[in-house]
Amino acid sequence: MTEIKSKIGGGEQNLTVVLRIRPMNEDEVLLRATQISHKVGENMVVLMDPLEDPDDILRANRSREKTFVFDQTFDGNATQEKVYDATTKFLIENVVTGYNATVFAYGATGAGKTYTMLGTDNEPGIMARALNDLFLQMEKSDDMAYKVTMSYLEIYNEMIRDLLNPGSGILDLREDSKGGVQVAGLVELKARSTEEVMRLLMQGNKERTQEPTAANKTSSRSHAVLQVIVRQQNKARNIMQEVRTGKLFLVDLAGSERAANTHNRGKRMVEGAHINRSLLALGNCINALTDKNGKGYVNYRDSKLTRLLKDALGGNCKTVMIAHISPASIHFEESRNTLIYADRAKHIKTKVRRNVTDVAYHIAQYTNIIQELREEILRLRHKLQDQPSQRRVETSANIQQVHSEVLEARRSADTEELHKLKEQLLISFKDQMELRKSLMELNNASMEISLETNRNQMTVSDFEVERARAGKMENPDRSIESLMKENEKALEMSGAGTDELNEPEDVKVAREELKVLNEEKYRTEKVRSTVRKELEMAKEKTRKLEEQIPHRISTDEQREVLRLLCKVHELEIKKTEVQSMCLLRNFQIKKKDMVISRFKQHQSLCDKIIHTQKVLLEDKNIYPTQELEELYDLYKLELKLQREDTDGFVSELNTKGDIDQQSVLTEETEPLARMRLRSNNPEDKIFEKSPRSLRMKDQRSLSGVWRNDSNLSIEDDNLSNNSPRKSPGFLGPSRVSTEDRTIIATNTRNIAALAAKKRSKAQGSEGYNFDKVLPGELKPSTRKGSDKSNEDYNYLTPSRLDKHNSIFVADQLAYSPLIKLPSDDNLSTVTKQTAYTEPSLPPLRKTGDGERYRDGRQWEQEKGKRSRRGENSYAQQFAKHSRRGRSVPKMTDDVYKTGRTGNNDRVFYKRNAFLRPDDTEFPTTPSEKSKNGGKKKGYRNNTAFSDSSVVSTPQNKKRNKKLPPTIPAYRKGDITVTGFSLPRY
Ligand SMILES: Nc1ncnc2c1ncn2[C@@H]1O[C@H](COP(=O)(O)OP(=O)(O)OP(=O)(O)O)[C@@H](O)[C@H]1O
Repeated sequence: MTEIKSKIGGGEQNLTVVLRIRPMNEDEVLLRATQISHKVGENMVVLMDPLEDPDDILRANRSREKTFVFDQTFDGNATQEKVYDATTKFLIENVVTGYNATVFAYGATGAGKTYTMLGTDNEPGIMARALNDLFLQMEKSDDMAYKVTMSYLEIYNEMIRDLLNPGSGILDLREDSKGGVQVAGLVELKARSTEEVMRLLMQGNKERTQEPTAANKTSSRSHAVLQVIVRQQNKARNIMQEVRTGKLFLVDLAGSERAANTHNRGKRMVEGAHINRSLLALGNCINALTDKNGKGYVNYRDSKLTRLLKDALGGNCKTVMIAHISPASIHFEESRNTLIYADRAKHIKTKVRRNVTDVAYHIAQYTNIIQELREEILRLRHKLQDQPSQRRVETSANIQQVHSEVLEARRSADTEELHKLKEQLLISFKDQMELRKSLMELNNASMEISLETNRNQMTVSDFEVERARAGKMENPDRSIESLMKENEKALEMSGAGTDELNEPEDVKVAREELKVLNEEKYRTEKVRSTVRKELEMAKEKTRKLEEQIPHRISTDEQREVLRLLCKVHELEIKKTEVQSMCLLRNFQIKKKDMVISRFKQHQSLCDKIIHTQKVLLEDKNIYPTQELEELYDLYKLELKLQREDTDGFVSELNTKGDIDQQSVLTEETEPLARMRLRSNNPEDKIFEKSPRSLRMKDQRSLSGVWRNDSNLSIEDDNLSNNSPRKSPGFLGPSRVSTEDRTIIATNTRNIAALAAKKRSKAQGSEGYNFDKVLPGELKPSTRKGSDKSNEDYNYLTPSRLDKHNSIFVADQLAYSPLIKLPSDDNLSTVTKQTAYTEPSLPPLRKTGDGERYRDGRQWEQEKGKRSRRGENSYAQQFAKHSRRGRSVPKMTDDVYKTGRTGNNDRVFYKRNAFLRPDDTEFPTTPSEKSKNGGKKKGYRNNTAFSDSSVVSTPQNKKRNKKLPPTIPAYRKGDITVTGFSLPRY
């Protein structure tokens, strides 16, 4: 120990080599190994050959027993502290004062190197103790400032890794300008205390490559190097300040090993080869350094280990080698080799000097550099002056050329960057668009699924309702709703399949489809959420790319190109949005269709209920209240308007059966009737079986009121010529073009004028022949802004009709309330006859009804009655005309009157629609003459032929004396509201 201490300080020094023999371990005892290495004294060790036979006289002189002498020898009883004190403690002071020192543990695998260097928690090794002492040493000094940094690395398979920063990967060894070896990128951490150092050490050891081998359960497969750098300087600042830098290397080498002993294969074997290679290099270096024949070449470069330990082995470093051996006979060879190497290492000499840098030296260094630079500048100046001016021009041209080349290069680099960015953007946009489209398709699929689901649910629920209704027949006390719930429960409880339920095929199919749709919905939702996530990611990617544009692109043009690219993408997104909207609208339309069909079903149900109730009322002769009547009127009108709105065209009636059907529907307004006839929908026939209608139908069929073919001919011909509806059997009010209407109106007026003329002639001589009265029609126009002439009343005569090709509406005859209303008999008489020959009209009945219409009060009374009778009310007409944007005709008692036939059938007539019984011309009143400047107009105005002239109102009593009695054009009464209906052209 005394010897070792004497080596402290500078100068040439030998490598200090100590030996540590570990105790025998359990395995070795079990293997009955014998102890072959024995410590003799403080410095000596005797290694005995386990194979040597003491009785072999022949080999007595060639004993393999070897004796080695080292600086210090420790056996298995030596404590960690003792080893530390003898090998390292004395170095600490040197390091603090600026010397380099290295302690490395050498030996075969499992010989106890790591134990010595690192130790255990209870028995800390050299590393921890050295650092502890280092800090203690620094604390002792008051006037010096210290800075301690540490790094910890491993060399594994010839690769350097930073154990304090394992993420930094493989590090390189570099030599600095002074020939010193540095590890590039190695982290040097500041250490302030022993605890901190210990923490860092423990952290580093966890990162160290360690694997169990047959020779050692915790075999270190790498060389570990702990480097501690201590910088010391005086606390007092001075220009000539001295900075001392001491480095301490503590090295735990990997164990030299023989593959046979370790039983290593594969990876372990490769590790072993590397370990041995670096240790061989170390041995070679030791050999070279200790070459007695002079200065041999020391090849440190053979391994990273030797490069790193270059200073420690042959440079400015105080080095201690701790050789380790096992005492067991089974490790004889390894122990022998170690001892041989260690013994050789003893002769290595190093020159130790203090690492001192002072400020003066520092300034001198810079002064030299500055001087060198000045000389260089001078040299260049001279050179430039020697150059001819031509050369200078060339140089400047060259500079420009270089400049332009640089620019060109930059431009091409930019273009390349643009292409790259463009490509990336396009791919990203494309991805996004595909995802958007997928999402759109999935949305659409989802909507279709929901629609289909609704449809099937409707089928099932309709069936359920029907079944519950059937159940109600058996259990009248129960509500349909509760029955439905019960059915549902029973179905769930029984778990019966659709086949067992005796359900119709469509319901079975609907149930099956519902199942499939449910699964489909789940699947679609799943895919949709995945696509949505992917789309979000794609959007994020695009956004990042877009953010890079300003940085990666330098010119405005290129930016513009990319901007346009983005714009195109934006437009594509908009396009997809529009497509998506269209799909959504389609879906909404389909959904509304479903709702409508549901409402239709509901309406049909309501119709059935109303009809049934109506039949019941009529059968039992219960008269509904006025309010109910009005509501019913409104209901019918609503129905009619609905149908008119949904279908502007009237279909044709092709069969007689259709005509019969229409006859049954005469209670209804004509458009409604047409709809009924046209439609094949059973719900449209709900009123067919009204007893009253049937009765009417029967009566009229019997009496022949229904239009005969001959009666139809004129109208139909006209219609066929002028109307889009060319069916000869068409009955309803036609939708005639405006031109047609004008022609018809003109014809009508002409005929009326002729009739008036004839009538005035006949007036004086013949009197009135009611038997010869002809059916006709007189209509005021109800249209806003229509020709004034349309408001006049027209007389139609058969002869004129023929001549003028005008219209004769046979079914629109009305009976005058002033004359006797036709009975069924005389009705039939009237209608059976051919309309254009000899009409036999019923005798006029002077009932005095006209008196009732003298003033508004009476009209109101009549209106109320009519309303109660279910006839067309003003309210109905008002509603109808208002909806259609037409002006509503003024309701006066001069406009409408209704009556009833003998068997209570309704008839409508217009008070002003009169026919002369003898088909003579209309008389012209003096007042009319004077109004028209003495000219006959050919048709009659309201005043001349108003019904008021017949009824004895105070105003016209006097005037009417001159007039012959008139017969109103009679009509087949139930062709509703003449006054309001569109003129029947
Ligand atoms: N002086 C000692 N006292 C007690 N046990 C020791 C001593 N030296 C070594 N050992 C034990 O021997 C075993 C092997 O020691 P260690 O791991 O230090 O060997 P090594 O030389 O580092 O091997 P390798 O090169 O394979 O890493 C360990 O379990 C260790 O605790």
